[in-house]
Amino acid sequence: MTPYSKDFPVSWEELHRNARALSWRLLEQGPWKGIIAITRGGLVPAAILCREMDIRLIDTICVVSYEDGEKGEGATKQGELNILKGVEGDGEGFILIDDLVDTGRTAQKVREMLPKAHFATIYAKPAGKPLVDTFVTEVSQDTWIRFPWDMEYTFSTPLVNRQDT
Ligand SMILES: O=P(O)(O)OC[C@H]1O[C@H](OP(=O)(O)OP(=O)(O)O)[C@H](O)[C@@H]1O
Ligand SMILES: Nc1nc2[nH]cnc2c(=O)[nH]1
Ligand SMILES: [Mg+2]
Repeated sequence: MTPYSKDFPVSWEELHRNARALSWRLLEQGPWKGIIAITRGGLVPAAILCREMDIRLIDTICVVSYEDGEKGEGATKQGELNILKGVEGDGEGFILIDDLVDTGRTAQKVREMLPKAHFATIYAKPAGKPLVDTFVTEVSQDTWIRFPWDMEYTFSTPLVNRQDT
């Protein structure tokens, strides 16, 4: 059964506003050598952060998370995180950015690889929150966040006509 019972859609405007708020907080903690985006969710936040903070050195750590039962090239064990591309060094002076932390599984893995990087996210859920250095908005563990790049405008059924509410 899914652990998510609440839906939290995020608009481009809201995402942009939150990413700018994160930039303010990170600027105060600089200077920074560069940004490392955790793909793919960290890519849009990274673009906004580096524009606001005038950072030109942008790298990626490319992660694929396979669900149980799913198989992929390079997957050694089911349910495992696969690193398609890492980053040299220990991350000192770099911001490591992702869109959110949920269970903390991704965060734990990348923090092991880059222990001195400053880990930042826009959203954090309670289970992953202790692994984040700076975040903007906390949501409950049973909330599923929907990012604007995963959505499209479509007809919305009036509440009174919905069977499931
Ligand atoms: O704390 P966790 O439980 O690890 O979940 C958080 C991760 O899940 C999502 O990425 P996802 O693996 O869905 O891939 P994507 O970024 O390529 O969309 C999100 O972008 C985080 O990286
Ligand atoms: N889009 C999205 N991806 C996730 N991966 C783990 N948790 C989430 C979530 O709440 N939203
Ligand atoms: Mg991700």
